Amino acid sequence: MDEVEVDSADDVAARHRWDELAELLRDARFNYYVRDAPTLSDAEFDVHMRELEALEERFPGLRTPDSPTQVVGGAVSTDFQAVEHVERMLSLDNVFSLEELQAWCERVEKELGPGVRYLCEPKIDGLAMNLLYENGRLVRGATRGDGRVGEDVTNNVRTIEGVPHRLNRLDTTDTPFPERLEVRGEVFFPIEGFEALNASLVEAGKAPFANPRNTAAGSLRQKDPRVTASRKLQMLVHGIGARVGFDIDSQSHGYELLKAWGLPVSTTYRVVDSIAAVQEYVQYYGEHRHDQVHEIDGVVVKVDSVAAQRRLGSTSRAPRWAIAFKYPPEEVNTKLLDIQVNVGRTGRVTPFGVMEPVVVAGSTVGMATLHNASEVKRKGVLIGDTVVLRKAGDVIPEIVGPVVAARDGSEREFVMPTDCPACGTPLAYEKEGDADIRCPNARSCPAQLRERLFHVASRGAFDIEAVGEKAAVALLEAGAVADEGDLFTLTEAHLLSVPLFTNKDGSLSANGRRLLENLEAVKQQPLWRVLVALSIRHVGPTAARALAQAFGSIDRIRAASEEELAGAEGVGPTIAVAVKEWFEVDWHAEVVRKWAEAGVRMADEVDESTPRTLEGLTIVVTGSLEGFSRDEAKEAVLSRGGKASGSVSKKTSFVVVGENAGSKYDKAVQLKVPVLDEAGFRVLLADGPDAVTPLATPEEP
Ligand SMILES: NC(=O)c1ccc[n+]([C@@H]2O[C@H](COP(=O)([O-])OP(=O)(O)OC[C@H]3O[C@@H](n4cnc5c(N)ncnc54)[C@H](O)[C@@H]3O)[C@@H](O)[C@H]2O)c1
Ligand SMILES: [Zn+2]
Repeated sequence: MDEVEVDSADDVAARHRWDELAELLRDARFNYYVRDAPTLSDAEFDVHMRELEALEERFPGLRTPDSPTQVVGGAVSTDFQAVEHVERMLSLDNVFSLEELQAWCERVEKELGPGVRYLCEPKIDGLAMNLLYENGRLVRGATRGDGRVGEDVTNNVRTIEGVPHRLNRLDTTDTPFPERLEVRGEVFFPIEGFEALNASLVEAGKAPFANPRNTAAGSLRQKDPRVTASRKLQMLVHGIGARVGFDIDSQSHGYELLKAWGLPVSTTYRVVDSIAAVQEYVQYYGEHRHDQVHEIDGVVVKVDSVAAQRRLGSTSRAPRWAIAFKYPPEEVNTKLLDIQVNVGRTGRVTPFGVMEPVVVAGSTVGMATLHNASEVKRKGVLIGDTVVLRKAGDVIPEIVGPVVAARDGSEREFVMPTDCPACGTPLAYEKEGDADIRCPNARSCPAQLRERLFHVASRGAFDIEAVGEKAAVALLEAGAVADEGDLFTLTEAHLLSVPLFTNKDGSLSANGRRLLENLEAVKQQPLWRVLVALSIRHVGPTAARALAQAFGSIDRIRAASEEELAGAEGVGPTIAVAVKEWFEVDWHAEVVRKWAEAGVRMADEVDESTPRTLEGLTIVVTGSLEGFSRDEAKEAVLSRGGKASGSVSKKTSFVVVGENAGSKYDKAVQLKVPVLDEAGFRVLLADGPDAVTPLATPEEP
């Protein structure tokens, strides 16, 4: 009998999965590089690529030379002339953790020996570009394509501000004028212009771009250079390909030359000489990812010495002397299952997206606000769309836009309801031209009632610990309170009718007792908290403090004229009108009367004993202090005549930094605003600005 080779079931399954992944990745690359309209998020793409790599690691026979893991991704559209690069353009290998980065550095040092110098720079999330200069003249600009052949976009590149058409001639003898020079860099769309451009595209009935990277690619790869010229693209260069008539001995030396020739070199690269310093750089830019003019998706680490680069060499896809550290993805794709509406505390009806839950920037997200009906239109999202969901750092998640290419025709447009979903009252715009539509049934719309009651108890208002969302609903449902006016007259007898606050035997639960104690205690809260609790439009904590500071009591605020209100420090006309209008509504006045009658303190006692040490100063507190909560620190500043601000500017007198201070500290250093620690803050409060010694602040790295 002939011997036949029989593949094991494992091999067959692996082969099958390989085919699937390879096709998926090739399609994704086509949509990303050629159509500038990705169907996968970068995160999904990277996950699939990693799976393919792992599969080929286990079944090396699958690793063919044309595997997506072995080639530089990209292709050439027939819309452009194909051109061959003089020297190949490569991609970069990736690492996703500091441990993997360390392992990479250790491999490099094992091969090169000690004393390796690393050049670190942000990884710009743009599109790779190759500029060819001959005798100092820009003769060609080409996209990366598959690394050998790219697309000729010379006329478009010429419209990018900052890309020189001619190089500066240097008058040094040791670096002659280059006969031939290939410069590699990244074309990007500055974040600022991105949203404005998308808005205008939607207005013109066109599909918006998913992110600044695709905006840059789409803007550059235009058939008409005038369109490219109208888009404010920028470029930064980060490498040299072919070089004739000069040489360099290190990457950083190359950057100095490029800069001298007039090319746009980034100012943020650093050459460091230890793995620890590389990791520090990576961490720094992880924290400052959003302070750049362009998006960054990681940090690129390169061995600086050109001789060492040559020793390490390259694979078919990427150099061995460089690595890209990738930050966790902030954009993922998910399915928009529905758009529902929410009725807020002031009756505002806001649509929000309900999505298939996904993890982004470290947390699971299943909902995101869409603000109002025109915002839904502006974003161009349909129910059933695959959408790009973005969550950057601590910022609330945002639906960026639809993946138009993923539509199958079953998607439908969102229609804003005409009646309140909570009480059935017809919705209305309060004034012509308002963006927000509202439920006018303010007093008894169950949704508004619930939100208001919850707000009264919230940390920014009375801070009633025992009342959260659940308790607010329970009190209303049991009829223990008709509205927030009844809150402070609640008694044990009332609570016994609320299942949430009773034990099995019908007696008052510990929670119920705590609620009664809380209510008693918070009656002494300062006036500004009472004002916040009243849900007056535009009166948040800042305005409430200003009103309390200027007038001292509810009675005086109610009696003040619109001009008097508007003239008070930190108040202004919008708030003045809102306050006047608020007090004119009968049931509002009733809430105030009931609270006052129940013993809520409606005036601040002026404490003459506090010294006015901070008169005329503006203080920013950032990070957490040991001896002060956020509010206490603010109170301490205000009660001494100072201004407490949330953002650092040249007008800031002092920035007080606590534990985990972030970008405000950096801003202070940058603007040379004096910085104090907690001890310095105490001295400032007690003895004023002349008594303190600011901390010495470092230069930016
Ligand atoms: N969403 C999708 O469907 C899809 C499809 C294909 C690719 N992608 C994305 O693109 C990545 C793969 O693309 P790639 O092969 O271009 O690799 P890459 O983007 O991970 O890295 C290589 C590129 O980084 C650029 N770069 C930016 N700053 C640099 C710097 N300072 N120094 C050197 N190079 C710098 C260079 O142009 C280089 O070509 C994927 O990881 C994914 O994020 C997404
Ligand atoms: Zn309603």
